[in-house]
Amino acid sequence: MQASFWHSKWDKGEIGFHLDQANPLLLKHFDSLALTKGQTIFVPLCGKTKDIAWLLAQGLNVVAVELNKTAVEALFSELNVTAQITQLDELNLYKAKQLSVFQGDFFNLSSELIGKIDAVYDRAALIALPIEMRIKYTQQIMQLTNKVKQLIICVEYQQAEMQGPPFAIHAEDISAYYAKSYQLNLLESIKVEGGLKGKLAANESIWLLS
Ligand SMILES: C[S@@+](CC[C@H](N)C(=O)[O-])C[C@H]1O[C@@H](n2cnc3c(N)ncnc32)[C@H](O)[C@@H]1O
Repeated sequence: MQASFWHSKWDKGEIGFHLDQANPLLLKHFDSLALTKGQTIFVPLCGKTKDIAWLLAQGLNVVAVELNKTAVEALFSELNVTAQITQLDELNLYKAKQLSVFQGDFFNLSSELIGKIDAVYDRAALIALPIEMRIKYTQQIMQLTNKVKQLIICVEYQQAEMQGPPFAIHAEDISAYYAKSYQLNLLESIKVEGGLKGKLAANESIWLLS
């Protein structure tokens, strides 16, 4: 997906992927990450997700990245905090207390910029990317974070039935991207009530990679 695709979605308010509450699968399976207060979780392609407020409330530091400036500003505004903004070479860093959000392209991040990460939370990041970008994405995740454990929430459906995003990610895809580097554990797979986009039979799955 080109950056312009996502900017246009945010401009038009077409953000059906955004949930008004923290993701129920995150709440249910968060403990499997075995994190302790003060550790740092990385949230790639974060949008303005409510999951960040929930992760902060668990006493974690959150480092995130999001392309769209409106989304980042909405995230801080909905958290009711004012960010200090620092302009970096290709990214802007929005920072307030335990939250740091890089506004710009995920592929311009470096491990030096994001610092030490203890876990990754990928909800609708891998599934946001077309197949030709996914190997680059998964390699960048591993390189940035030194292959720390991950929770991944993705959707499964018959890809031929609909054009993504979201793109379908099946067990064999998770395996192809990550099996060489991680132990893969499918924690749960649930039916998407009412179907994906209100029409298509789909499952939402959560994986622990350790
Ligand atoms: C499907 S949404 C998911 C947002 C969020 N994870 C959630 O659960 O609500 C994907 C987000 O990734 C952002 N995005 C897409 N490509 C990106 C990139 N290369 N770098 C940073 N953010 C990107 C989009 O602007 C969009 O907000």
